[in-house]
Amino acid sequence: MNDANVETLLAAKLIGNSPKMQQLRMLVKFAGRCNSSIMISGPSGSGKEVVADAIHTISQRADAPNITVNCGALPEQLIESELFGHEKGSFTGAFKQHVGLFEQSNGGTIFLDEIGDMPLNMQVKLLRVLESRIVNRVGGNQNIPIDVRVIAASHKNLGTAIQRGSFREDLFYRLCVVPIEVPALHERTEDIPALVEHFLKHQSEDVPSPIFTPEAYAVLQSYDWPGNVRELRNVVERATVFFAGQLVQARDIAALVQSDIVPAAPRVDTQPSSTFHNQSAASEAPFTRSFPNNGRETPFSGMLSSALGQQTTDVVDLNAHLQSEERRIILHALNTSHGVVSKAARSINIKRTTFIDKMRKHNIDKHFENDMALAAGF
Ligand SMILES: Nc1ncnc2c1ncn2[C@@H]1O[C@H](COP(=O)(O)OP(=O)(O)OP(=O)(O)O)[C@@H](O)[C@H]1O
Repeated sequence: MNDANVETLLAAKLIGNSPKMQQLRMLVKFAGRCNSSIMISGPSGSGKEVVADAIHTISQRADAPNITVNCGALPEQLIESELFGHEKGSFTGAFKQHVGLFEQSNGGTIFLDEIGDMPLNMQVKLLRVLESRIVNRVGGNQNIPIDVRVIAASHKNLGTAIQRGSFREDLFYRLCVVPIEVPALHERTEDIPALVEHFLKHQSEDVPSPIFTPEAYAVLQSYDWPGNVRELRNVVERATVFFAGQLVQARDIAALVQSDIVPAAPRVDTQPSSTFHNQSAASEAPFTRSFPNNGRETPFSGMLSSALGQQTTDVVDLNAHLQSEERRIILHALNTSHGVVSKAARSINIKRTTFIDKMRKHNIDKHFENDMALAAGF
């Protein structure tokens, strides 16, 4: 692929023309040319997987497999056999031979997402494979040479993980030959209009796109985006459902953004339909209709604000408001699960590790009784 083609492809995949995105695309272009291991860092939803995919696509390995492994999602007992394979009969349940993901991606790229969640004993084995470029299936005695480009990513700070002893320093340096940092969306808010346009272009052609007013864009650009580009994509999808072919105004944004952190909260679960049916649009099928939006509150924002027991249009500081809502939801989930973190995380449909990060962010100690009392009054 020549330079011009690479640049066109990257501009189409990695949307945004802010200085940070231009710098990121330059790094990606460079990374595509070399064969070294790459470590991508950046907050959740910022586009680490998009970057990994772009690197593979512009590399000489583009026609070979590109396999993504979510290290945090693999059960600890299975991770070795998933990555390196196993021979028939090597353990109870190994009914047939299994070719591991490293072998499957031979000639291509393996993307180890959430590498910070990999158990320590597996980190040792991974390091050995990266140094020797040889895998041994579980229960096998054959040395299988592999030629795989490794890209790893983590939304956690691996420096802190190394200090805490939960991530091996030697593995970090083995993986981090070329470090790439993906910026958070709030560091490049000038890219928001282009991202919105991009997501609108990729919506179903049967539905007319909503039209964001300049004031609506200004509100989008003043928000913090803790869920980064993923959260923005959700907001655009939601706008397409509720404002198809209509104007989206500044006052509509709070409701569109807010529902991102609310849906799984018990309060909404128990009330939405009755609340919705009190609205003037009660006879309409919820979630399928495009609401006219000529300058007053829409049934959508009304439904949300009633479900939340508050006026979304009264929100003055959107970021502070959303943070406090998030804290209340986390506390409520912990209270309902009697402090069992994994259960609490499941109940609001987020990963356990993300839940723990949010507890830390909000300074919540699951044994802290005052917090629980607060949550009880949720
Ligand atoms: N620069 C970008 N251009 C276009 N789409 C993007 C960009 N960055 C992210 N996205 C979109 O945002 C969503 C989240 O991106 P992605 O899964 O790559 O994030 P991530 O950082 O890997 O998240 P996580 O840490 O949770 O795994 C995806 O739908 C992706 O297509």
